[in-house]
Amino acid sequence: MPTTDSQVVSVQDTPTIDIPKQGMPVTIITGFLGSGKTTLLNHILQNQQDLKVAVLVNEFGDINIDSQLLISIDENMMELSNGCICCTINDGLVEAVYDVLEKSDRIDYMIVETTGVADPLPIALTFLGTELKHLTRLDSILTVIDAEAFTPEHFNSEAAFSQLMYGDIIILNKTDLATPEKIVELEEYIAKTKNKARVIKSQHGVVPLPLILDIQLDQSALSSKEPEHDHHHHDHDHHDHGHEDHEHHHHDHHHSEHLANDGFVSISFQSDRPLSLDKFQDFLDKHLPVDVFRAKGVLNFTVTGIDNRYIFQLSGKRYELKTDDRAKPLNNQLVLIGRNLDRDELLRQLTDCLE
Ligand SMILES: Nc1nc2c(ncn2[C@@H]2O[C@H](COP(=O)(O)OP(=O)(O)OP(=O)(O)O)[C@@H](O)[C@H]2O)c(=O)[nH]1
Repeated sequence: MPTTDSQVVSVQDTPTIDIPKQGMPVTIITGFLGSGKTTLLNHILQNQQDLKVAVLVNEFGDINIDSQLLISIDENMMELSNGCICCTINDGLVEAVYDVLEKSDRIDYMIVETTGVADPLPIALTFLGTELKHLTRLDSILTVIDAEAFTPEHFNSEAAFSQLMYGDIIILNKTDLATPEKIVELEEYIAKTKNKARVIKSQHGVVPLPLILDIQLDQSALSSKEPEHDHHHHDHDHHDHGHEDHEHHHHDHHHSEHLANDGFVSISFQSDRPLSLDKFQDFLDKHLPVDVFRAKGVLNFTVTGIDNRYIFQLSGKRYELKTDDRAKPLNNQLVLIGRNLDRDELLRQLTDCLE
């Protein structure tokens, strides 16, 4: 798959406008793997009436599943910044934002969805500290938290903690899955960990939009912050290599440790052959390592002789398969994210699930 820092998806050719709009409002949606960011984004896109929203999605993994899961109301709305999170601070993000600003006659608002393992601070500082400072206005950072899965250990992830600390609004999501006691515990934890925390509880990201969009928060305190890891010195080029696999990708980046990912790696699986539903469910129920924290994909199963396309979502110990009749099945695309994963073994097991 060709990878570029900034992919414009389904944008019709229009003459470029050279004078970008000043002060385009930007909302950053962050939150740990599987917390419900894409679900929230879909809620926003389906319910915002008057605003034309541009969306930048940054995914952890070689295949961009999110772009396939996002509901796009107007096909001009979506832009993707695809790449590893370490790169979001550098030109990739700035360029993607410029692409949006150049279409500013058609766009009123920008939403950036970070990867689940991203620290939102460098991304916020890109808006506050670079040439984007005058062209955009960081409205707020929304942090989505999975009320069932989140604990004060924050998945032993610095990124998850940073997401909590830098969130202007904490959206305590999946309250349908958490016990009332767990929700109270989390609210208390958030209140004592964060000064003046604003918390909104939600299910499936359903939040009144006036509470989260264009709320005009003062971000001046954030501007004085320095990111913990200085990523400015990577000058790797995304344009000249396909990301065949994760190791390869990271090798090219000369920092295979990837501290910023807190030890999480992503493994991609693709195949033109359909999967056997029985074998795949058996794999999930009996063989999936507990270290797989998150998985998502568009999968093609042969059921009663007919090819069917499904959206697969796994978050923690829960998974779901939903039929997806929006498009013809093409091939299987699956991303698994976790720690200490045996890539070869997982790929072998998945290959064994093919018809
Ligand atoms: N029961 C329940 N499920 C939810 C809720 N919100 C989201 N989900 C499900 O949780 C899974 C993950 O949701 P996403 O919106 O894809 O999460 P994400 O934060 O974008 O995940 P990453 O792509 O890993 O960063 C999906 O299967 C959603 O349908 C909720 O409030 N309740």
